[in-house]
This record gives sequence, C-alpha cells and structure tokens, in this order.
Amino acid sequence: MELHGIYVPLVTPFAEDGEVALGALESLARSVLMEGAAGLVALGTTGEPATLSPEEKWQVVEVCARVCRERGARLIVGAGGSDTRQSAAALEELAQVADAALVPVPPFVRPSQDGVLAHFTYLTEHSPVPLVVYHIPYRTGQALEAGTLRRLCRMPGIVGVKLATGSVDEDTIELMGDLPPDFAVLAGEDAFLAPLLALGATGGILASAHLATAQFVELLEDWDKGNLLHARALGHRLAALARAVFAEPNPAVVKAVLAAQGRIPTPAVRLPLLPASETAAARASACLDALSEGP
Ligand SMILES: O=C(O)C1=N[C@H](C(=O)O)C[C@H](O)C1
Repeated sequence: MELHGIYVPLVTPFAEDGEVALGALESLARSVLMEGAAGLVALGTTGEPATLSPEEKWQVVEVCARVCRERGARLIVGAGGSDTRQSAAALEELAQVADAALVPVPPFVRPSQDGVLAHFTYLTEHSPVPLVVYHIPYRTGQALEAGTLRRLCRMPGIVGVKLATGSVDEDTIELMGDLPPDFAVLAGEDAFLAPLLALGATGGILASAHLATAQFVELLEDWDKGNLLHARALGHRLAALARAVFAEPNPAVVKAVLAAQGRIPTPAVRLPLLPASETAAARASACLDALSEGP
C-alpha cells in the first residue's frame, strides 16, 4: 500500500448540547476531500478520541468511512494505546472500515526499545489492516533510537510512519536517507511539512490542513513537480499558519476558526482541553487571509 498525499485528521465537531455533531462532521469530511485531500484520518489526536465514548468513536468512524467510500478516498483510523492486547483488539474491529490504522508508539509506559518492537510485531501479526506508526515523543514520552525506527520501517505490515518529532535531527536525516521502497514518511507536525518533503516525505497528516486543504495539496504537488521556488514561498506561509494553529493545544484553534467560518456548529472542545483564546483564533485567521493573497 502506497501512502501519498495530504490526509486531514478530522476534528470531532460538537453541537450546542455537547453531543457529537455528525452532520457537520460529514460536511467537513466532504469539503476537505473536494479540496484535494487524499484521505481522512478518523480518531487522530485532533479528533479528541480520549474524550469520546466507544459509541461516539464508532459513529465518527462510520461517517468517515461512508464519505471516503463515496469519494474513493483513503481512510486511516487512529487506534491503539499503551496495552498491546487491547490495541490488537481495537485493530481487529477495523477490518471492514479502514485502509490503515494510525498506531502510536505505546504512550506513558516507556518500555525498552525491544519492548516497542515486540509491541508492533504483535500488532502486525493481529491487525487486519496495515499500520502507520505514529511517532510523537512529546506526547507519548517514548523516544525511539535510529536503529529501532529503521527496524520498524522494515517490519512487514507497517507501511509508513507519521513523524512528529518536532525537529529535523540527525536520526531523521539518517532515516529519510535510507527508506525501504514503498515505505511512506508522512509529516505529522504541521510546521515541519516543507523540510520533510524536501527530504522525501510523501505527504502529511496535518490538522492545519482543515483550513487550507488546497494550499497544502499544492505544496505537495510543487515538490512532486519540482516547482521549488514556489514551494519554498508557500511552505513558509503554511508554516506560519501551522505555528498559529498550534499556539494553543490542538485542536482548539482549528475548531475556533472552523466555527467562525460556519463549518462546524461550535468551537467547543471537551475537558481537559479549553476553547482557544480570541487572540489565537484571530492570529490563525490572519495567517489564512495572508495565505489567500498568494505567494
Ligand atoms: O490528529 C493528528 O493525528 C495530528 N496530531 C498532531 C498533534 O495534535 O500533535 C498534529 C497533527 O497536525 C495531526
């Protein structure tokens, strides 16, 4: 399975009464796919899955699966956590609905490097769908050595990594310089999309892409076609938007802007997240305005 493109990790919109607004989710899903996204991610960090009941999670997945099927787009579903057996059980439920699962490096427990490898070996043996490793050490608390990352990339059943390490360091450069064929690196930290594309990433899973889907797609196309001067200018503008979107805990700012645009009914996030400040939302909107003026 080849992963290429911009994937939007959908927010979970909430109605005034606090319930999941499934109609708004469906419209949002359709709109980002119409703007050129290659697919959706349901239950990524941006979807606030930690605060959703099992029934709500399933409703979200069903809506996203239906829209992706209709539009011939890919669906990646976030699944898995700290416990290997429970993670495998969650993956088993994705058999008929997802093209791949986005599985975090096990958070909080801090196993050894061999423990991480054993976790993913077990999951690949039990999962009905291919896995994308979600490497985000600032959330999981789990660093990965370069050798561990290399072994994960070569594990059958793992088709990609969502790289969100917050830097382009020596390990990143080593990894990207020696990728197995058909293995995808997707940028998972929005401000780092442009440098990772320069190193060979084939796309990204990016919350900011809700707000400027077509421009993120354009940046990827620039790299694919070799339009480097345009890519550099656009990359800087999108990085400015990404920094504004992540000025407060994700997905508060994305939701504030989407609500102001009338694309979701409220900017509400569930506790312990708090709604975005007006200042943060205004900054992100200003970056969007600057983006629409074009490079
Ligand atoms: O939802 C996701 O998956 C993403 N998670 C990252 C995070 O919130 O740290 C950011 C990325 O844009 C998408």
